[in-house]
Amino acid sequence: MSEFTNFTEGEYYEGHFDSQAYVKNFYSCPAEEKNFLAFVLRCLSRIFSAGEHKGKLLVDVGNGPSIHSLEIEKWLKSQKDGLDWKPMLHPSDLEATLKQQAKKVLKCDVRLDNPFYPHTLEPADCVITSLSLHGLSKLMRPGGLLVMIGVLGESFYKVDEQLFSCLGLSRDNIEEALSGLGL
Ligand SMILES: C[S@@+](CC[C@H](N)C(=O)[O-])C[C@H]1O[C@@H](n2cnc3c(N)ncnc32)[C@H](O)[C@@H]1O
Repeated sequence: MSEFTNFTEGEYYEGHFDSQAYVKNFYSCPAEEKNFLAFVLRCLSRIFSAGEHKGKLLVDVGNGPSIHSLEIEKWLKSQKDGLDWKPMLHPSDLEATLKQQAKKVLKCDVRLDNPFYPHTLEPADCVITSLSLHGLSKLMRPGGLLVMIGVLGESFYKVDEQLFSCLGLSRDNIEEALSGLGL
């Protein structure tokens, strides 16, 4: 990870993370990325369609602009410069359904004691984190469901030419951290 003098933290994201470029780079069809997205969506569908997990509140943290995270305020409000997810959404009425299901978009910094300050959320029934952040048990009710999507051993990724650092974790690192949290 010689490219970095500092780990790219939340402040760096605020100034340098280009959502439009991120979607273009990772979610607009190069075969490899398309396969990854299809794999993730299949896994999420398996987890949630079995009917085993029920609840009122699902929080998706570090969601950025990606569609399996149900995000993007502009997209929700159908603003003109919002991202265009139509090519990924089949059948065509899925987009309207997704917009109805998303209840709130809140700014979040997981490093804070209350990540959603000045808002407060009740403990969630389910927390999802995809390609972003870990150690989110403080947001979840005891016995809740934590869904983590990630790439093992990755030390950085690029959005256009902009580099962002990643924690290069192994499966063992993650399992150890989760069992340390009693999960
Ligand atoms: C690689 S992107 C992942 C986006 C999306 N979840 C996905 O699966 O495509 C990393 C995300 O982490 C978010 N992030 C970085 N630092 C954060 C922090 N301290 N608190 C909350 N989110 C943060 C960024 O805003 C960005 O959306």
